[in-house]
Amino acid sequence: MEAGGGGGGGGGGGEDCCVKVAVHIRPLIGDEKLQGCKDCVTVVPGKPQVQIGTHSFTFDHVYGSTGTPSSSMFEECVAPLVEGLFQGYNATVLAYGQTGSGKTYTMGTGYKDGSQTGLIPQVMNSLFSKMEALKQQTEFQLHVSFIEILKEEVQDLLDPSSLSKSENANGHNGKVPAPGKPPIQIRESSNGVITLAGSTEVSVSSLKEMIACLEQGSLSRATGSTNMNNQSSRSHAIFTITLEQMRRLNPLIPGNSSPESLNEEYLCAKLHLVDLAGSERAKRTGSDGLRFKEGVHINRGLLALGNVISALGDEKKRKEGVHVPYRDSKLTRLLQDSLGGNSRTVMIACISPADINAEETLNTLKYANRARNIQNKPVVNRDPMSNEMIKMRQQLEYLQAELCARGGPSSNEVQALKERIAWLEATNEDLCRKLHEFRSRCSTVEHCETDSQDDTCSVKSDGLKRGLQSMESCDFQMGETMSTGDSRDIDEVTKEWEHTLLQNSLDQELHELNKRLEEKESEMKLFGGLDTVALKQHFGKKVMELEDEKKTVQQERDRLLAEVENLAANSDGQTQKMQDIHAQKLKMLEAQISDLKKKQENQVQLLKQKQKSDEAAKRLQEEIQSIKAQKVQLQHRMKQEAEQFRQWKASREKELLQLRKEGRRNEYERHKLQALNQRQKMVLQRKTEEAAMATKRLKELLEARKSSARDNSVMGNVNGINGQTNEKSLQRWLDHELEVMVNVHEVRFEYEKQSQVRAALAEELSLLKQADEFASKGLSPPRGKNGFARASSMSPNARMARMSSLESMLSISSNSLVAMASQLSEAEERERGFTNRGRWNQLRSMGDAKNLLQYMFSSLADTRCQLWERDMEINEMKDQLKELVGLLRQSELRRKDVEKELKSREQAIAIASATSPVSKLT
Ligand SMILES: Nc1ncnc2c1ncn2[C@@H]1O[C@H](COP(=O)(O)OP(=O)(O)OP(=O)(O)O)[C@@H](O)[C@H]1O
Repeated sequence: MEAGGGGGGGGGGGEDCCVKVAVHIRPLIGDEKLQGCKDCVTVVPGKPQVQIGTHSFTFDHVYGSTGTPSSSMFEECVAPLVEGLFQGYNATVLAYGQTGSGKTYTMGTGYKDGSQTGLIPQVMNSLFSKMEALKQQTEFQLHVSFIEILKEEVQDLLDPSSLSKSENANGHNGKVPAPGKPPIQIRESSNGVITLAGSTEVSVSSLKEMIACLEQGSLSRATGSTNMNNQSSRSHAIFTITLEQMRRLNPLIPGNSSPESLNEEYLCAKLHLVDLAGSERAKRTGSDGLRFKEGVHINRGLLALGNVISALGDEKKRKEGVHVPYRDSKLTRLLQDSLGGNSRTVMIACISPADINAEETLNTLKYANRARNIQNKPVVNRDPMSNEMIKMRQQLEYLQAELCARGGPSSNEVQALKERIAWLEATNEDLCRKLHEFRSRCSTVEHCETDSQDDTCSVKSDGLKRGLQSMESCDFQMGETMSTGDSRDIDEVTKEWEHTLLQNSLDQELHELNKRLEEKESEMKLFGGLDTVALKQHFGKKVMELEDEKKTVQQERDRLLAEVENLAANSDGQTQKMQDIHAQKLKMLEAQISDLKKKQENQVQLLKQKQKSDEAAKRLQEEIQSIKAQKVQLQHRMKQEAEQFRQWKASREKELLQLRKEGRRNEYERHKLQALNQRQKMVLQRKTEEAAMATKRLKELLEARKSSARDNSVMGNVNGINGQTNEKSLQRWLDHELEVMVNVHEVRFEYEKQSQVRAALAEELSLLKQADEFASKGLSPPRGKNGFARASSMSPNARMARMSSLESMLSISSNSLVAMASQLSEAEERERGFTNRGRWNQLRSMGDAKNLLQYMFSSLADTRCQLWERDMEINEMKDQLKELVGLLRQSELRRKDVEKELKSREQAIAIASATSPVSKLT
């Protein structure tokens, strides 16, 4: 953990106070997103701590990227400085960081069109509202100056006589000093105060006027476009607000008749608002010519600032009273008071969270961390007269206190004080109780929060797991085409199943109908077996016959009755006999008649039944007819259904054919993509492994160098005792140094390669995302965009899979970049250490130097010889290659000749066989 030790607070008159350091992390910006950069900086929740790779830093504040919101920066960091200004303390706010990291944005030095973002506009607002509140007892005067340091020249941004051009002769927007105007000079007064001679100080009396100065100066500032920032500041800009105040003091002694000036206090304090130019690497900013030269100056100024910070931030050096190189640059000279001097200083380290900037971000954080150890001694800036006044007033207060003490308080006063103490104690008790309650409530809330955080953690770890599985999941997504196919199959099977079910139920219905029909028909047959008409006739005849018979019998009976009556009238014995015979006959006839009646009734009954059965038969017939009609309908329906199914099946097969075709295409696409992913993954893996190896080697070398540096310092003491050993260890040291150099070069080379690979991956990802967006909105892709057609022609699943694979490759690449950046930053820091200490401190004598020079000479000669040999080998190989190419060409020509000859022979044979007599015969 690289936590700084500083962090002291406010600071009073002459007290030490550490430089406060805040980190401002800006979000990823357009270009970085386009390059597929990942966020490599994390803020520890609830702590002013940032982590990048394996490094961790603690500061006074961290803003942005889910740390404290940037909007709190003014209140927390700068408002106390503005407050201090009214108490007479100088202050400095310094924005530091790599080019494009957001310094101008943070400070608001690019003020345009009344925008309120940035610290300077907020400082102005707060300053004027405070002045308004104090205007009764204080008289204020405000001055502003705005200068820039461009290529080690101080330029006045508020000078009305200098020429402002949109694009001046220097190739950037900025000011050109009026010809003949003496340059601005930095001066140091006898009491060590740094002033600028010749710069414009504008007296301002309103917010509007001050804003106008900021705007005017911002427009005049030198800016230019680089690969890393469209509007890069090419200079260090310092906007200074000087606040002079004359406070009217209340006369302390009644009847004071001292002159007016003795009742006034004069304070003067300055607030420097510094927007530094950003550190840059020429290769990355793409600067050449003028921009490159500017970059060199910028870096030189920043290097000097870094050295000052190192000298002041290193406790050991500070205690040793090491020289602080303020005079190495104009920037450090101007900031002398702000760093280690009479000022309250806040440094805002601006960083980009993009992995591509990891090396620069690490360097910035290391600087900022060191700056936390710088101790300033802010004092109230009064004029000597005011100082004297304060002393006198202090004395007066002391005397009054003493007088009071000697006289002692009155008993009334004691009573009043006792009452007050009692009241205060009661209030205190009350407050303690409330505090206790509040604490217990807080702990409950905290408990709940921890629980919810645990949940979040588990969600996060789920997210992590998902991330880890993403590589496999893309293969799974590839397989999604299959699962879509499966769902189609399920549809088809369902449809077929439904169709079969319907057919079965219809069949069943038909079967039922047939069965019923059969039953009815067989029933019908029963009816049909009897000749109903004949039966009817037979029964009719029978009834008639019975009727006739009945009639005959009745006639016989009537005749007999008539005979009996006659006989009765002629009643004799004979007749009696005859009568009895007739009565008997009559009885018989009566019995015969009743029998016949019965028979007739039976016949009628039978006839009725017959009618009933006729009706039943009719009904049956009707039923049969209806069943038959139903059967026809059913058959028709079955036919229709079968036809529909057949049609559906045909279209389905057609569709299937199409799908199979598409499936084959998708399968082909899938294979192609899988192969591409695999190939790219392998390339990336190889590159990452190479990079990791180079990084590991560099780390080992740097660590070894640390220990060898210690050995060397020990060795320095034994120098001369054993000259031979010293010579050898110096040679080893030199070899080691060279190896480190080569290794740094190798890591940087790998870094560049990795960045290029990453940029290509990111470009493809961005194209795919755009194509996906177009597809999801149902829009046709724009024409003529490179690679867009291919991205759009991919199936959504393939696109998703490819995107996921690219994302995972990007994150592998990002990790590798951050790891390399970390070692490169270490190497650079050490290199910077050499610039301070000197690389050749190891050499203690002329003899050592000569020996080492000799060794270097022979190493160089060896290397050159080896190079020469390699060149020769390469040349030989080139010659051999040329020969081989020549041979290849010859053999190619020969092959073509042979092919030609073969063709002409074949033609000749064909002609010959066509014209031969045998062929004619056949
Ligand atoms: N906190 C932020 N939020 C959103 N955008 C930001 C933020 N900080 C910076 N930017 C954007 O980043 C880009 C670079 O910012 P800026 O010009 O302030 O960088 P700089 O550090 O001053 O660069 P240079 O050193 O090259 O002048 C600008 O487009 C700016 O709008």
